[in-house]
Amino acid sequence: MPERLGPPRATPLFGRVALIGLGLIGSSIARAARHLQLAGTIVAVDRSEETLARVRELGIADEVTADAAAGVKDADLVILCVPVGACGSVAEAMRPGLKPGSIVSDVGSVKKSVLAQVEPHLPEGVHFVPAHPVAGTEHSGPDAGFSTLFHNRWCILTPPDGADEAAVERVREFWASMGSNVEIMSAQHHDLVLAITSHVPHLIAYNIVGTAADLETVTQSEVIKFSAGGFRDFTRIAASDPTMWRDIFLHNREAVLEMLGRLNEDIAYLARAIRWGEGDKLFELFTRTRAIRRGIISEGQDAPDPDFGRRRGDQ
Ligand SMILES: NC(=O)c1ccc[n+]([C@@H]2O[C@H](COP(=O)([O-])OP(=O)(O)OC[C@H]3O[C@@H](n4cnc5c(N)ncnc54)[C@H](O)[C@@H]3O)[C@@H](O)[C@H]2O)c1
Ligand SMILES: O=C(O)C(=O)C[C@]1(C(=O)O)C=C[C@@H](O)C=C1
Repeated sequence: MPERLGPPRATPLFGRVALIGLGLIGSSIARAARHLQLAGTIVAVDRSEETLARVRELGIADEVTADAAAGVKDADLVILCVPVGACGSVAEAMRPGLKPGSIVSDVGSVKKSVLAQVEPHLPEGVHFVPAHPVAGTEHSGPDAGFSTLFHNRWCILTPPDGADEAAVERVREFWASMGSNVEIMSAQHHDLVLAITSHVPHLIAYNIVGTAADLETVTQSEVIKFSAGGFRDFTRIAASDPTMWRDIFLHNREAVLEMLGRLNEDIAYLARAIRWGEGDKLFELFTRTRAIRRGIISEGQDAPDPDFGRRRGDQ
């Protein structure tokens, strides 16, 4: 299906953009930035030679390198698109190449830990504006990316106290140009909210698929056979990248454990209602949750806007 994107900008937002990690998110940014001409030059940095070779074949970047310091040289914007557990070592490796006055950002699903890992490695005069596009799929790697991934999705910025306002504004504009609705909040608040809306749901999916597969009476083939129902949605989520999700849970430990505690209490409440035949309690909850789902759909939060770009005034 052709990607519907708006006409390119007359002048790019950034002269040189270095993307570190060209998987689902990095390659989607590369594609979108290229289509919309948000960057004069796109540099792809990845430690995997296989990924770099694929980026060359796909033609989604202007330059490729495995050397982080060389890749960020002269870049105006650097975006870390690696698993959250790798952000500290990548920041350390790229440090010698960073240009004074440049902006460093990231796309990590956890914000407090990324801030703590990256900030100590940034030289004076380099601005850090962390970001999290709340958009993704269960797929990974450079072939999984697509330029419309961020349309009509939230992108949360978590600038640290005292962050350079002009740098925050430029990162906001970058994401807005890719179709995202940008919101700003603290890293602490982000991690708490995302723990319940994204991280715990993934843990539940990993758990339920694992449990079903382990059950003696439910063989692997039956899991597949009956997966056309609600279980199938869980299997999609449970197919998400193991490295990425291991890192998310290890780096958002406190918030996830807090939300899991609450979840355990609520599950105990439901178990009790089932045991004692308290149908009104079940009915009340299921009615409330149905309204929430319908509200999300009516606000159009569950699908990208297919007309994105046509109505934008940035031609
Ligand atoms: N997948 C999603 O749905 C999603 C959504 C929003 C944000 N995120 C965040 O985006 C980041 C990337 O996720 P993704 O789905 O694009 O992952 P991915 O597995 O598709 O890609 C990650 C890339 O990073 C590279 N990489 C790993 N360690 C590296 C290192 N030390 N130096 C250089 N390159 C390295 C890998 O080779 C790979 O190409 C993660 O922090 C994740 O939390 C993911
Ligand atoms: O739709 C999916 O596959 C996702 O899991 C995307 C999702 C999410 O939980 O919403 C996953 C992690 C990211 O940090 C952001 C988006």
